[in-house]
Amino acid sequence: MHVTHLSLADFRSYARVEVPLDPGVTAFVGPNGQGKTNLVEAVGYLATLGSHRVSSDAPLVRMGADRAIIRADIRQGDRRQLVELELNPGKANRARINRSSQVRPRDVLGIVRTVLFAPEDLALVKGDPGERRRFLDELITARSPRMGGVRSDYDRVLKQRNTLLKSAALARRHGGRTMDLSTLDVWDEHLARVGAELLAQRLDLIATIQPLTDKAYEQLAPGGGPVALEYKPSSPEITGHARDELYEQLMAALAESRKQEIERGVTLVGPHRDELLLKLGQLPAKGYASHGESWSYALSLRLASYDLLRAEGNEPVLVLDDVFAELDTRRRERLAELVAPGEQVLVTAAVDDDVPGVLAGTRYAVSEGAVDRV
Ligand SMILES: Nc1ncnc2c1ncn2[C@@H]1O[C@H](COP(=O)(O)OP(=O)(O)OP(=O)(O)O)[C@@H](O)[C@H]1O
Repeated sequence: MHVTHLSLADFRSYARVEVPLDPGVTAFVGPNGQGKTNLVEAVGYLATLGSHRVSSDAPLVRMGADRAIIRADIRQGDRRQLVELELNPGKANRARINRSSQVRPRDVLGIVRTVLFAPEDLALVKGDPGERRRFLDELITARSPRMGGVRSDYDRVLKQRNTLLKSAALARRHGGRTMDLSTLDVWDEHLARVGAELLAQRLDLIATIQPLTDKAYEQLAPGGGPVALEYKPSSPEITGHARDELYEQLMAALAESRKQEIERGVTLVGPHRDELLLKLGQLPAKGYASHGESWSYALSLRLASYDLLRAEGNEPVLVLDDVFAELDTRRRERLAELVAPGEQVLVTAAVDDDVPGVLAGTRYAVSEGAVDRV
């Protein structure tokens, strides 16, 4: 798929901007702080309902405005779709497809698919486990958009279960009434059911993406690997792969940790506590890999995601935000060769020279809020 037109209103620094887009490579070039990343961030938001830079929507709305609109025309083969999202920080966001009446924002998942690589991706390797879980879950949703619903269900169940545990912990500490724990049994059941589905998808994804990541790392940094992805569940009881088996194991692990959970007032078992261990050779990449190795690792995970979605017939838009300036010449050229044939590749760079020659395509100059084709 590719985006044929991007239209923003009160998004980040843009009061209004209209950007027609072609398939192939488009580079947005301009000095720092002029709004290049803001453009590709908007495309990424349509794909994930989140920003790769911030965790809440408020900074995405232009200072002084109370809502932002991202609108994009999408082409997939012969099919055209218009997707529109209205961001209302503090209130529910709204979505429309083909100017229809309102749909839930999560119903637009799957229309735009992106693989986005940006300097922030270093956190995939060096950051907290939550960064790696988000990587897995976003890719799961890109592969299978209905998983967006499973993820929100999991978050909702977890929140409600934690509220219940917190009041149980408080009641216990203050010597008050003990709670009726049968409600907790119901939430255990929900958590294990939705959690098992998420877990099964993560494990399947890791098995699929492992060889692709290793191949990408070898292409970027020959002889530097191998890389291995190891999933570490929150409890040693969880060893299975199939959904039903994982459900039983999650139920057993929840039963095992119930006493501790009531003491601490928080859910200690489930996919929200799991870790994806990234190994380079025999060592964990986090804490051991060099800066350059960490970059290559993060980039390999993104290239593997790109390969996977393409192989499964979901060609995504590839976004390379400010990445060429960070790479040495060899890796820069390698990356450019790998991505040049993509259906649509959006690149941002501060100077023309940062964009490798093989990525010649459409150029836009971005300066002081104007986006002009050159
Ligand atoms: N909510 C907002 N309202 C108004 N302006 C904003 C908002 N969010 C960001 N900006 C402005 O947008 C600009 C940053 O845009 P962006 O991150 O797209 O820059 P860039 O061109 O990619 O720069 P660089 O080359 O440094 O990465 C900053 O000047 C910032 O002040």
